[in-house]
Amino acid sequence: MTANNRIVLSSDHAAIELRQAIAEHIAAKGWDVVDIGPVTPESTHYPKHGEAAAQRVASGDCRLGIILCGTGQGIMMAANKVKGIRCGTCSDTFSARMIRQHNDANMLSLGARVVGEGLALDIVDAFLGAEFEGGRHGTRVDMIKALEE
Ligand SMILES: O=C(CO)[C@H](O)[C@H](O)COP(=O)(O)O
Repeated sequence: MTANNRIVLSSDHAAIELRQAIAEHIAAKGWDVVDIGPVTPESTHYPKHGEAAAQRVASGDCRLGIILCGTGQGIMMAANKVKGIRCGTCSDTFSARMIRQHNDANMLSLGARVVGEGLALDIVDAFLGAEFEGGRHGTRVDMIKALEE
């Protein structure tokens, strides 16, 4: 299995069940899932889980990442502090598709206290099913990358 098919999953305590449902869902579709936990429901701190997943993507070990917390917002903020990461929090399928097509997002964030499992799985499918369109969007993503220098 190559890194191109690898996807890292992580969450805080608020999203363990949804994360596991997503892991099963995408593994069944052929993705090589790297679920870095946590597995127990004790309260934990989303920044470290967002950062850990983001490092897997930034290093090239995994092509994409899906991270979750209660709202999807805090863990997204943490992941976006890692150089090379473009992560968006989505509660709808249109945004999930567009962050791949226009923003070349390499991570998706979800809020387990915001979306139910059915919608979350549809959002994941929209994200994974879309490809970056390049062109004028490439110019703009390059401008985002330049902000990191
Ligand atoms: O959504 C989150 C961060 O954006 C967290 O999951 C949430 O803040 C955790 O709250 P609590 O400790 O009360 O379970």
